[in-house]
Amino acid sequence: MSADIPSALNVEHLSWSADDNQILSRVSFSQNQGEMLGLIGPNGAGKSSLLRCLYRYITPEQGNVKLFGRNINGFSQKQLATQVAVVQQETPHYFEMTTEQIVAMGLTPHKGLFESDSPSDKQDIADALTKVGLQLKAKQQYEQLSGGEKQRALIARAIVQKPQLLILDEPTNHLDIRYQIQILELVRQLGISVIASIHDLNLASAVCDRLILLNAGKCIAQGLPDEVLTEAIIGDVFGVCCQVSKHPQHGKPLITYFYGYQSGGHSKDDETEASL
Ligand SMILES: Nc1ncnc2c1ncn2[C@@H]1O[C@H](COP(=O)(O)OP(=O)(O)OP(=O)(O)O)[C@@H](O)[C@H]1O
Repeated sequence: MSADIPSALNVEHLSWSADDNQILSRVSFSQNQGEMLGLIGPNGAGKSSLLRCLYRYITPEQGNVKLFGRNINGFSQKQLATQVAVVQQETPHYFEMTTEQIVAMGLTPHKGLFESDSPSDKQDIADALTKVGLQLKAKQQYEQLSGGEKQRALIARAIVQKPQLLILDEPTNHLDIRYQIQILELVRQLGISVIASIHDLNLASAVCDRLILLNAGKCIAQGLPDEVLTEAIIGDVFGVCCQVSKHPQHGKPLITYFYGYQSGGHSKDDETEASL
């Protein structure tokens, strides 16, 4: 990235602990503007904690985070909300609100007090609902939506917010395979910087420009999908046996998992010895 274009994110030596447990240890990475960055790692690796530091939900003990070249602590809450949209892992409760009203909340950071929605705002809301396939659910109570529909509504709200950086904490965890692919391709096409924690390594490989692999709060690897998703790294960090080949369509890593192995260090060459 050229010297005069600041990174979307610049994270340096970020550490955070809770209840005397070190959850994040000196995590450093940067994200180019317009890049889709995938955060991967086993359960409890610290992915959500790292994302929470980025949107100032928790305060790291050490290190700093720059957003578009500026320390995030220098942003007012409103400035941050106009630049950053977040879709969290757990969908919150919104009683007595329709899907459309939830999506309209994305406009709030850009509005003055008592300012009502303009015709173009209403069009943006309708467009976002269509993009996530919820146009027929616009008037339905949000609480009556399925888990996946709620998640798509919150992504529509983030789209309406028109952020420069979109932070997604496991955006696909309630979605069927069609919407997993569709929603990640949709956020990619927004052309903004996106950082998303993703459990499905094949999905992360397919949609992300670069990956960051966390394990036990440390950044174990970062780089292009084919630099991070190697059989050795996946075996070490996730304790599974796999084969990595080239995806026939996009050419990035395609991981095939083997079953019946004990965790800890098998490679596919051990196949004949393993009892399946
Ligand atoms: N507020 C907190 N207080 C105490 N421990 C916490 C807190 N937040 C997170 N942790 C612990 O930090 C570790 C990392 O949690 P985190 O949710 O960041 O992991 P994750 O990689 O997102 O996991 P998963 O893939 O399971 O969602 C876990 O062991 C969790 O119990």
